[in-house]
Amino acid sequence: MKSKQYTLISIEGNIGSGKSTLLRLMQQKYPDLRFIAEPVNEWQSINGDPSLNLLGSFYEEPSRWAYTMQVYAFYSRLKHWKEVLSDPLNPEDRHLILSERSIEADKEIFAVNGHKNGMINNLEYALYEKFYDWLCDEVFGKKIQKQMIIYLQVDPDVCYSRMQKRARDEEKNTISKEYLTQIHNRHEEWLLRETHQNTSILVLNGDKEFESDLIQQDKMFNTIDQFLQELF
Ligand SMILES: Nc1ncnc2c1ncn2[C@@H]1O[C@H](COP(=O)(O)OP(=O)(O)OP(=O)(O)O)[C@@H](O)[C@H]1O
Repeated sequence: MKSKQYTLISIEGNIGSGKSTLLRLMQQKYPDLRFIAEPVNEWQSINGDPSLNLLGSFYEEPSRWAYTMQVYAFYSRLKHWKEVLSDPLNPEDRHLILSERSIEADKEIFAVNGHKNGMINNLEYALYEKFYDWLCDEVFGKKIQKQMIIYLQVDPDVCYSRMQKRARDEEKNTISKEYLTQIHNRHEEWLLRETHQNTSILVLNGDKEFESDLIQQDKMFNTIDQFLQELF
């Protein structure tokens, strides 16, 4: 029997670019997609214990915790993907999955940036790549037909002020503009300069506030509709 194949759509972008807001709006607009949210709360309290806050530890002492953060982020994302890809109750027509960030982004953005900046050393990075490649193949194998990426491109200064406004405890005094610029540059390199197979990329400018500005939202959704039209 031919195994089921999926199209993965992910929303990528800097910290504070507005991915969660866009995901929520897309959930309302395209109810037939399956959704995978980002498991941030799992990183803030391991086993539900807020004293075991990996995200907070990572931002307080990046070099000590960057590798551990990658291992756990990868594990927690992969666990959700595995549940969705092997869900027997998922009817055949729900083969379109929309997620906030992809597993690939974990590696291409955070692991590569951490390695480049010396927060993850060569030994740690080599180990990470080993289990990353093997486990991705185990879980995704030939199940992915196509990938579509919506890149919410936002100026790092705008991300910084949105992040300050939202004031997530772990981030507010620890994430610098410099870190946001590094993360921005990694997105630009990965999504605009590197080559991608079997992947379509839509670049969506998200500098203007779009949650409460309905005209801006309409403009964005016209572009997204066109990008996704081959799927419906
Ligand atoms: N693989 C990872 N390694 C290190 N930190 C990560 C990783 N993935 C996500 N994070 C951190 O987790 C937090 C939430 O991530 P993310 O940017 O994806 O969501 P967000 O800030 O809520 O986005 P938005 O504001 O666009 O909705 C951020 O502090 C981000 O840096």
